[in-house]
Amino acid sequence: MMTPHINAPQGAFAKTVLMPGDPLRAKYIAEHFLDNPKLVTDVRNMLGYTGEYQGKPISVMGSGMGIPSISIYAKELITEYNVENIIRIGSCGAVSNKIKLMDVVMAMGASTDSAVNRSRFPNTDFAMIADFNLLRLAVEAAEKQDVSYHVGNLYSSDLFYSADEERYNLMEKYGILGVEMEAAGLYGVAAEYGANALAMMTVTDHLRLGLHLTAEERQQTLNEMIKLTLEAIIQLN
Ligand SMILES: O=P(O)(O)O[C@H]1O[C@H](CO)[C@@H](O)[C@H]1O
Ligand SMILES: O=c1cc[nH]c(=O)[nH]1
Repeated sequence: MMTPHINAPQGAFAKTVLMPGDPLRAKYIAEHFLDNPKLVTDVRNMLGYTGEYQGKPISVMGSGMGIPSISIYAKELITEYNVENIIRIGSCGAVSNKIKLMDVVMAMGASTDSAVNRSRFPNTDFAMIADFNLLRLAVEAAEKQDVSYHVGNLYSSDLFYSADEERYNLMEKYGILGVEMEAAGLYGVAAEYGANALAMMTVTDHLRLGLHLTAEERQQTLNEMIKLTLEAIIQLN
């Protein structure tokens, strides 16, 4: 059955889906890392593909930017296409000098200024957490591939352009590893519908130091993170 936002037939998605924000990154991953990739959905150009990695079916689909966008796709993938595992692979900005450009940040938890999770679970700051097994496999793959990684709390911001520079001080004080725009929404959807989720980011910007990766460095770190993620998920049953 198709949904308002996904025009793939039943069974078109593997049980594990990688979700970059940018649909063209989904295309890049499918074409460069998967065997026999097939385009399975293209509503609003939010491209989704299914292929194989080492003989195992894997899908990859764009999420768009922000919690409302990823929430729509993640919900439909889980409830209409029986997807069990969603791994967001994205980029984030760092607020602490302990985190360097090109490091990988794995979100054990995700804080947010969005109200979506309080609408879900009223009067409660429900803890938005990663699936432990996905996180453990990602850590093991990072160790094996000698990738510089951090595990901890991410901050999913509704605003990319925030005028509140002070908030970076508070984030640093509380140990936030990176700022992006989707993880807390993905974790909320996974909790609501009973799926497993993990958000993993490369640090592309340093928000306090005003540093940014070049296009080549972005590509390099993205490739490293994709390899790490694929190595992690082939360990899944
Ligand atoms: O790298 P991606 O996945 O696009 O994610 C980050 O980049 C976008 C902002 O430029 C936001 O969606 C943020 O979360
Ligand atoms: O949301 C994001 C993503 C990458 N870099 C940032 O500074 N913010």
